Amino acid sequence: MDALRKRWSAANSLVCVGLDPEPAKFPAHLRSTPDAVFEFNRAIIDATADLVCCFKPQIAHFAALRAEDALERLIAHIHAAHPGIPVILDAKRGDIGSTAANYVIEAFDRYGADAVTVNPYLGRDSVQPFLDRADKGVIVLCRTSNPGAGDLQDLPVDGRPLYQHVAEKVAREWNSHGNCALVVGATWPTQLREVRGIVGALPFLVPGVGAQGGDVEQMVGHAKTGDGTGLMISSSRAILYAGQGEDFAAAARAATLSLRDAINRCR
Ligand SMILES: O=c1ccn([C@@H]2O[C@H](COP(=O)(O)O)[C@@H](O)[C@H]2O)c(=O)[nH]1
Repeated sequence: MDALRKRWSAANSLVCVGLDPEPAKFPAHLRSTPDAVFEFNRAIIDATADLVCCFKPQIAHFAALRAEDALERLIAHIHAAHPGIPVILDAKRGDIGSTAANYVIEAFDRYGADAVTVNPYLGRDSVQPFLDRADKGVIVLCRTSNPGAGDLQDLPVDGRPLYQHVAEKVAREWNSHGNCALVVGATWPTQLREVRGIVGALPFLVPGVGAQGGDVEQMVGHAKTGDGTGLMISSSRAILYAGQGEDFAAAARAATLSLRDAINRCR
């Protein structure tokens, strides 16, 4: 959280670049190279690092390609070449405590991530091994960006939707080390405002701008904290695949700059 606050201020940016490699969308000159997943993502990272508050690799995009080794090397590269930029491993983990303890080792010791996304559905004991790592961030799914988010997350419990209970529990009970944040989708401005009202200045990871169509102005207006921060606004496809040619990294940089500036005009 300290590193995140420093980046908000040093980079003057709330942008999180998501790393979701899809080789079919890579530029042609890279597609056939042996280490294409690493080379593509490294070029994106190096072209955008000064413009972001954090990076967010999505683990399934690497695992599906048998590219976990590339993910390890990319996170190591971020720490070595761009020190101080937090890396969120988007893995949405959630399981019984003994298995969760291994997910903790995977995220923080194997991959070297600074934070990980977790699913709260199994309850406090499933998240506790993550919470116990006081030096690491735990980002809990609250109101996700996808169209079916409300199927379960909106179910009424004691007269209020379930996601509001998640927000309250995380802010009041699970955050004793000050290392928690919430995932709230940019596609749900009303819910962003409600959750911000419940949790004070707790940071939000906000996916859903760019390819999913979330409105930047509405989202920032509803979700920012009093000092105009509090957000890691994540965009993956709209940045990664902004260009298809040899200049793809420059195109990604231009898309990141444009998102950063659009956000900053609303803060
Ligand atoms: O509620 C959620 C939680 C996570 N995600 C992840 O964020 C990115 C979004 O990619 P875009 O290309 O910017 O749409 C992706 O990795 C998702 O798994 C989310 O979209 N919504």
